Amino acid sequence: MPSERLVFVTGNAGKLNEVREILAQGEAIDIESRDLDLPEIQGTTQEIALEKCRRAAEVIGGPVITEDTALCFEAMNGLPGPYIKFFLRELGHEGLNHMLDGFPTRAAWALCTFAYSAGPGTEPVLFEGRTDGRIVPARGPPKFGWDPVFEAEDTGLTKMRFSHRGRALQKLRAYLQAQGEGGRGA
Ligand SMILES: O=P(O)(O)OP(=O)(O)OP(=O)(O)OC[C@H]1O[C@@H](n2cnc3c(O)ncnc32)[C@H](O)[C@@H]1O
Ligand SMILES: [Mg+2]
Repeated sequence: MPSERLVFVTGNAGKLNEVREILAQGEAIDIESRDLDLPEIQGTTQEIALEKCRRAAEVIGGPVITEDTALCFEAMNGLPGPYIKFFLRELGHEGLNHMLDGFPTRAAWALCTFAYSAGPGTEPVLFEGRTDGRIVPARGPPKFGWDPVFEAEDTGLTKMRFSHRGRALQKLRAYLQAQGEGGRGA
């Protein structure tokens, strides 16, 4: 029986580029992509990730991965979190910095959540990766989302490439490889 291709459903070209690059390293995992901006519910990062992946599996009719990225401000108990896309769009890099004026800390963390579903009706599994850091005035090339204003803790660079995403993907890769041994080639 031919194995179905794994489809990464995302409307974000920056994510797709990073995921392709990471998955090409080591034992390559072959993915297709579908550019769909799926509706996202309100809720915790986990609830949002699970529901988006369920919908993606239904639309695609086969195995899918989806990804949600949250940027969480410590001073705001983790907000904007999964809603960062809308804050970034409306306020820009400068506005994100101003949000924290008057607060005692500019600490923040990036949380990446991959969800994998084996197909419609199959409950998705989640894989998380986190990078701690802080919000800083924009620097570096403005090519991907909030990168220019997030300084990762351990590097002092505004982009620790593949950090939160890389960590979550390593877990997803291990899971898919374990599944593959049980039948389906991943
Ligand atoms: O279709 P999907 O996959 O949902 O793509 P999206 O662009 O809607 O993505 P999210 O809902 O996860 O929103 C995350 C926001 O954070 C941005 N973003 C995601 N990963 C990032 C990263 O590693 N560095 C900087 N910005 C990032 C992204 O451009 C969005 O504005
Ligand atoms: Mg989205």
